[in-house]
Amino acid sequence: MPDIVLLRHGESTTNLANVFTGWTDVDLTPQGVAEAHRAGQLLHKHGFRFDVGYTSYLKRTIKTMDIVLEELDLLWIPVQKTWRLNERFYGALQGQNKAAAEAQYGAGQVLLWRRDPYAHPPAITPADPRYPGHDPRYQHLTDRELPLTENLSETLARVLPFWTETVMPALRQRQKVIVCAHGNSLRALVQYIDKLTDEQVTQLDIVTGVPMVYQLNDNLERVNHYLLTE
Ligand SMILES: O=C(O)[C@H](O)COP(=O)(O)O
Repeated sequence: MPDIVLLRHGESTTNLANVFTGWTDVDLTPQGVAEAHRAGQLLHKHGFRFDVGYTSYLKRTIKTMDIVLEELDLLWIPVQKTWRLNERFYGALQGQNKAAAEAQYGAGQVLLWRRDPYAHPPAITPADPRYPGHDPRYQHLTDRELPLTENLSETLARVLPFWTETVMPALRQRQKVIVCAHGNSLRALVQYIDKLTDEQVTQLDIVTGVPMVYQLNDNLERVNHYLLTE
């Protein structure tokens, strides 16, 4: 039975500062580094091994993955990076303090932007320095793929091809897989794997640095899942 571990990166500097992050490439805090070590130590203690890892293009997942694999003495395994696992693109909210946004727009509106699967945060334009088209790492994306804003259902739509075309084939080959991604790219993935309704995904929050273990059947449907906390 294939298992997969999903892991949100450790705490980032903008998580700590309560700032909308999205595709902003921020580092881990010392606490985030400690969370990543703890995740790796727990996986080691419970005998987890991996054949392949997947991260986003953002350093908070790449560094978390490195620390976890170091704890497992598995730094040598292949780790594939993909923009498709990036955090949800938060549009013009990126860089804004979440409490300041609540003061400006109202807490109800900000909650909708953060948790409603269909609410679009205010968009940027391609002239904005935050537009990913200015960043060399996204040069291979088409204009349609480069986001100006994203709701959760659009995040799921761009995560899903990576899941079906890359992760599912690896699982079918009995490879042991670890994915390190973000609060919202993982919410989207969990909605798909767990077949959550829109209402259920609205309630879903994924904490930093705690491995989520998914046990799947041969059809890659979830039979069990749990958080590895001790
Ligand atoms: O991009 C962000 O700000 C965080 O990674 C997730 O934020 P949220 O919990 O506000 O969606």
